[in-house]
Amino acid sequence: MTQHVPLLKITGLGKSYDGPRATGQRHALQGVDTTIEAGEFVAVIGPSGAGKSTFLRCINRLIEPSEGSVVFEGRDITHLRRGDLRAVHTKIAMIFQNYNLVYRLCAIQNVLHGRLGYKNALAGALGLYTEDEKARAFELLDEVGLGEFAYRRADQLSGGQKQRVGIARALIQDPKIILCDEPIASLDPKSSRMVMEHLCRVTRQHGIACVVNLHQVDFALEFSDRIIGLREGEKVFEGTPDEVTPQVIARIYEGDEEALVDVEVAGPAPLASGVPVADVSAVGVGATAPGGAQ
Ligand SMILES: Nc1ncnc2c1ncn2[C@@H]1O[C@H](COP(=O)(O)OP(=O)(O)OP(=O)(O)O)[C@@H](O)[C@H]1O
Repeated sequence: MTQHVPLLKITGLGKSYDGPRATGQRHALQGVDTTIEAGEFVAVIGPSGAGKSTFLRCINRLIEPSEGSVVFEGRDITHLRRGDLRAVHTKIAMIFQNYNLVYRLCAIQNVLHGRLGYKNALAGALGLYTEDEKARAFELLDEVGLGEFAYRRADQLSGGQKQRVGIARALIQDPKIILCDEPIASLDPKSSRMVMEHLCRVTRQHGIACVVNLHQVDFALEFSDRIIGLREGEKVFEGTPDEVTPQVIARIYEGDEEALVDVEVAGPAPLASGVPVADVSAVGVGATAPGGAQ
C-alpha cells in the first residue's frame, strides 16, 4: 500500500533570535508541528508577536528556521541550497500585507512577474513572456474581478485591488500552496471581505492550499477549513472552526490586552465561557481592520 504524502509536513519548527545580553536566545517560534493537505484553507491566528509571520516565513525559508523540518511534497526543503530553493518557490507562492507590487508598472505586468521564477535571468530582465502567459495573466485578472484594470498602473489601484493583483500574481505561478502574511491587515472591512472571498474561491477552484495569517478571528472562522492558534511562539490550538470555543479564544488571547485590541474584542467580558462561539460577535471578536483604501 502506498503511503499518503501530505502536501506540507512541518515538524518541530522553531526560530530563535538573540535577545538582550542577559536573556540569551528568545524563541519567536517553538516546536510547531502540523500538516497541510492539498486544497486546504488554513488560518493562523494569535496575538501580535505570537509568531504568525515567523511561522509562515520559515515554511518557505524567507526566514531560516533554527530547528525542525519542512517537508514539501515529500521532499525535505529545510536545508536546500538557495539555488534549489528557487524551483520550490515557484510552487509556494506568497501574498504580502504591503502587496509587494511594482507601482510604476500596470496590473498585467505585475501579474506576469509571477512567472519570473520559471525564466532565466535574461528573459526575466527583458520581460519576455509567451503569448500563453499573457493570455493567462488576463484570465486571472478577470477571475479576481480586475479584467478592466489590466493596464492601470498599480499605484492607481485601491488597496483591495492591489491585493487582488497580488492574488493573480500568485496564481500565475501555478503554485501548490499560497502563504498569505496578513493579506487584509491594511484594508477596510469591505475590501477585506472581498479579498478573502476572492482568495478562498480561487484557491478552492484551482485546488491550491492556502495558509493565511489573520488578526480577524471572525474571518478565520468563516473562511477556513482549519485554524491554528499560536501564542508566544507555540501552537496552543489546532482544529476546525466548529471547535473554536470561547475557551479556545481565551487560551490563544487571554491576558494579552494589546492583542485583544488588535482583534477588536469588544465588551467587558469577551472571553467569558458559555458563549456560543458560532456567533462570533457574541464573544466580541470583530471583523474590523484598520482603515485603508478599498
Ligand atoms: N528579526 C528579529 N529579531 C529579533 N526578534 C524578532 C525578529 N523578528 C521577529 N522577532 C520577534 O519574534 C516574535 C514573533 O514575531 P512575528 O512577527 O512572527 O509575530 P506575529 O504574530 O506575526 O506578529 P504581528 O501579528 O504583530 O505581525 C516577536 O516577539 C518578535 O518581536
